[in-house]
Amino acid sequence: MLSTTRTPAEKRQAFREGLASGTLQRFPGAFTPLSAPLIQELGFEGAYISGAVMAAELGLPDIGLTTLTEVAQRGREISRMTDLPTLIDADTGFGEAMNVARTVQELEDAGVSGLHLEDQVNPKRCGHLDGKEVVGLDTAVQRIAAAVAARRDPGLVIMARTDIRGVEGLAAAADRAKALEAAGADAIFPEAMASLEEFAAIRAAVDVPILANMTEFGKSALFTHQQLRDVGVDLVIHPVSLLRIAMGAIERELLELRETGTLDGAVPRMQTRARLYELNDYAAYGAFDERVFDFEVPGAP
Ligand SMILES: C[C@](O)(C(=O)O)[C@H](CC(=O)O)C(=O)O
Ligand SMILES: [Mg+2]
Repeated sequence: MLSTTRTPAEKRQAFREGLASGTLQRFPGAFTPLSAPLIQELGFEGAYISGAVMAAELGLPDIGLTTLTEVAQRGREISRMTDLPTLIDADTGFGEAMNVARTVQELEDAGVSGLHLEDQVNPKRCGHLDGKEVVGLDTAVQRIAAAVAARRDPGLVIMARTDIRGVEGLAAAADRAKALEAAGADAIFPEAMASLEEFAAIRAAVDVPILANMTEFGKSALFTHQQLRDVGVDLVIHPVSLLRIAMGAIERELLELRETGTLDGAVPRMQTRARLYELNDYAAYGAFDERVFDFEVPGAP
């Protein structure tokens, strides 16, 4: 009731154990806090918190316009609703080294289990679009080194994302991944890999866990979990998928409402009130309330 019973430190520990387990860690994007308990109940290993979704929900393009305060708030809202580890998208870290340090501490305080910082220049853009630019090696390495130095809980997972594949190619991505690992990154997020072979090349280049981004309508085909396991990927995210699924359904049902004047036909496709209350742990609040009001003060008249 009220929130997760696991502390941020426990979830970070679980995240690290999952990454070291040799089992693919599957993190669907919790596009809204309410989706986080569902992801947990269905047996996934963690929940991803997407910058693209956050921006979209604020009516903004995903070009680094969201603020650290907004992102931390979102991280807190989602992390409190699940016992699972959460990985949050910290974009470029909201500035250079000093800002990155503050970003890490704010997100740490928000209770996330890990975060990723990317090497794009600002204004950043979705990693699967063309025309991206990346910062030089020194700046990229400084961002990660600053993040690692600023972390107070050594359990917090600091992941380095590199967008260089789309700019300079695979060999540059492997080199940069190595440099980011040497700077202290706990894991590598190679963005916009074109094939399974490319994931395998990054896997061979570094010793730390690697992430696969299975975003739809992007540069990577949607490989199955088994295909990703087979090339040694440790963690997969489906960052924007739940938003796309929900918005697709919403549009279809709104059209039906406009045409027919009722949503009666859509009810069987809706999440029921009972299911919603299950996810909110409604019954536990009732039980808690009863205990409070049934309490008797010994010796009271
Ligand atoms: C993973 C990502 O950074 C996100 O914000 O969710 C995006 C996803 C997307 O826009 O499809 C990305 O840059 O890949
Ligand atoms: Mg993003």
